Amino acid sequence: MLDLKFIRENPDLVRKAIEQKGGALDLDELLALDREITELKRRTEALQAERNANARAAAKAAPAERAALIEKGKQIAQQLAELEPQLRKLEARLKNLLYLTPTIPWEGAPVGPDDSFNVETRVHGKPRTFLFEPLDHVELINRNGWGELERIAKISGSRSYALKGDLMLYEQALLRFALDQLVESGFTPISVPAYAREEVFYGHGQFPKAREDVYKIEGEDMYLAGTSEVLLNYLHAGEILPEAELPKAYAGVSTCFRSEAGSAGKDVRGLMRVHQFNKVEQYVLCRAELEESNRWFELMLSNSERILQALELPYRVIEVSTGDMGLGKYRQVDLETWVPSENRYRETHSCSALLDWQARRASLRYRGEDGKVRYAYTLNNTALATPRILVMLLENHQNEDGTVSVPEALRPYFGKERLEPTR
Ligand SMILES: Nc1ncnc2c1ncn2[C@@H]1O[C@H](COS(=O)(=O)NC(=O)[C@@H](N)CO)[C@@H](O)[C@H]1O
Repeated sequence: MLDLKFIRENPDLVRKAIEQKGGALDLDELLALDREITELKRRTEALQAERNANARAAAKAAPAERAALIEKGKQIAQQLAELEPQLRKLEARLKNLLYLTPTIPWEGAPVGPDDSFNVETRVHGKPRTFLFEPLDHVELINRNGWGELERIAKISGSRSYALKGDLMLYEQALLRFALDQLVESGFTPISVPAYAREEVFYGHGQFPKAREDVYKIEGEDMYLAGTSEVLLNYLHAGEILPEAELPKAYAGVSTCFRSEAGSAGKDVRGLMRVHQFNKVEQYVLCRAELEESNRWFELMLSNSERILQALELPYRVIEVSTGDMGLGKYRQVDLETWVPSENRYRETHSCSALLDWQARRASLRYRGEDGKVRYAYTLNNTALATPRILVMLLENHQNEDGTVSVPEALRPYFGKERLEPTR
């Protein structure tokens, strides 16, 4: 959500951003509504001034004039009573339109309507050449008894899974490894619920546009979050933090739920795209300064690259286009990791800077050293999400005998050099 003053002073910048992000907002409607509200406020203030002056005059008036003045006061009060609800209705409409305003994307973002305009900026490592016919992750799981996919489908339906034996232990080791990486990087570990009230999703930006991605709890104002970012973004909602307490850097751990309503037919097999998954998340709330945001953006991205390098996985860095990054983003860089069975890279990490777009929605503010209260800036990035990363780990590190090697950095966490079949 953008600052109304900024929109008034930079309508062409905002119009261009709406276009580049494929937004649906009619900026002229928003500006017209804004002018109407300003006019209505002016009239209301004039009437209130008149009512006060009239009341003072009535108090001092001689009895003969008083009745007329009191009658006049009643008429003014009646006019005010009619204006107030009109003003509230217009302000509610304006707020809904403001929710749809886009953050101006950074000048380096590829301009285009969708992910086909995303740009590969760097590649790390190279896909392995197998000296034997490699198996895909589902075959590896089934051959080694590392999971229950069919049985769970009967219990929980499609896009569900159970991990078993060494693979289950490996997932836990990976999550702890990623968490430790963030704690070493100065992030505060925090585990958060997987559910939150509706206003929290508005504060994040998930609502109003993408409600279909979110599961709702029947009969309650409670929704399941697709990422701990939703809750972490609301942790300090409504507060005015002292600048000395910034930045807030959280390593969020949560179970994530997504309906994947828009993904019918995509990745229906195995662990790539499921309804419930685990994620270690980087979330930062910092001072409203671009170089501070850029610094955190680079740091969060390097945390994730370091994790992928420790996992000895080939990946590439993607600069996301204006049409693919979504309304609130100033900049988004994804990491895509190699999937041998698909012979292509697939997204495993998504790093975003949103300037004050989320802060305005969730009322995240701080008092600067200069005493001035400002909206903060927010950023987020994946540190590690399982089970998707298991697809890449199983397939890239598989051995001819069907076992899977554990990267050096994970051995202290997993306790063995390879995953073995469940007896
Ligand atoms: N349905 C899903 N199944 C499995 N993994 C998923 C699913 N949806 C997302 N992920 C994983 O979660 C990562 C982050 O998801 S994201 O929507 O791109 N971004 C966020 O959630 C941000 N909060 C940064 O983590 C993805 O890169 C992917 O690795």
